[in-house]
Amino acid sequence: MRIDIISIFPDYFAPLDLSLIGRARASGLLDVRVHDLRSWTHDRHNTVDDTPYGGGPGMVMKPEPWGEALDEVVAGAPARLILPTPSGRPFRQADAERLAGEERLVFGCGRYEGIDSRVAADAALRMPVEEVSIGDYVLNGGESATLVMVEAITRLLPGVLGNTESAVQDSFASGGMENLVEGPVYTKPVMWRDQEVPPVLLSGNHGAVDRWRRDQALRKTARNRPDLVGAMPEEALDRRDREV
Ligand SMILES: Nc1cc(-c2ccc3cc[nH]c3c2)n[nH]1
Repeated sequence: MRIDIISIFPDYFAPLDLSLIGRARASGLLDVRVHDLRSWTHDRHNTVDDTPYGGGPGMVMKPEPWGEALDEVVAGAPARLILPTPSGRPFRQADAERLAGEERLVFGCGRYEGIDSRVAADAALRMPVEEVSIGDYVLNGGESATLVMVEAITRLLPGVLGNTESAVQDSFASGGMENLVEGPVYTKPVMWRDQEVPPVLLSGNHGAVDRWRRDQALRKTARNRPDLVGAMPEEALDRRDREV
């Protein structure tokens, strides 16, 4: 997969040189290119913003630099443009899985009050464009959202996660754990600050461990994400949970 990121703060993406994504880039598994939008300005001040038509606070990102940047970066190849915005469609795990199947993604990071709306409309003449929100809170720009989405997407690519890291992904896919949040996890020592690891986890009884983990995940989901419990199919709850 090739990912292009266009931003006025390219240094924001230094974290993509680290850890699993950094390793995937170094191995050639993943091709991530970060571009400074100001490379496509032609004035002395490298201007990327101007006042909003119709008045109102703040500034809007000018369309010209974006148009030239997208023309050059995409260069006619099949690519999907992702524009983080508070007004976008919610980004979910299903979107990460869908986008992990794409050959090329381009992330356009807005700042100020956003990007002139004609940029998305013009790009949509040549490629799929998705306006996406990572949550109902307002950031100062699209960079953090892009980091979040790039991590959520690229960790799903074959070979990016090592064997030890993939366990978390599997626990959500296996044995009736769909739609549940992760329950508690423990490692050595067995006693720490007067807290003991739940004995069932030391029992060697894998059936009992699986049942305990599912019960803990159900409880944590019901406590922290009641919205998910409602969506859970009846058969996912055992008789005891139905009586609660
Ligand atoms: N989910 C979410 C996205 C954003 C976002 C995205 C782009 C820009 C550009 C200027 N402010 C922005 C905020 N906030 N929250």
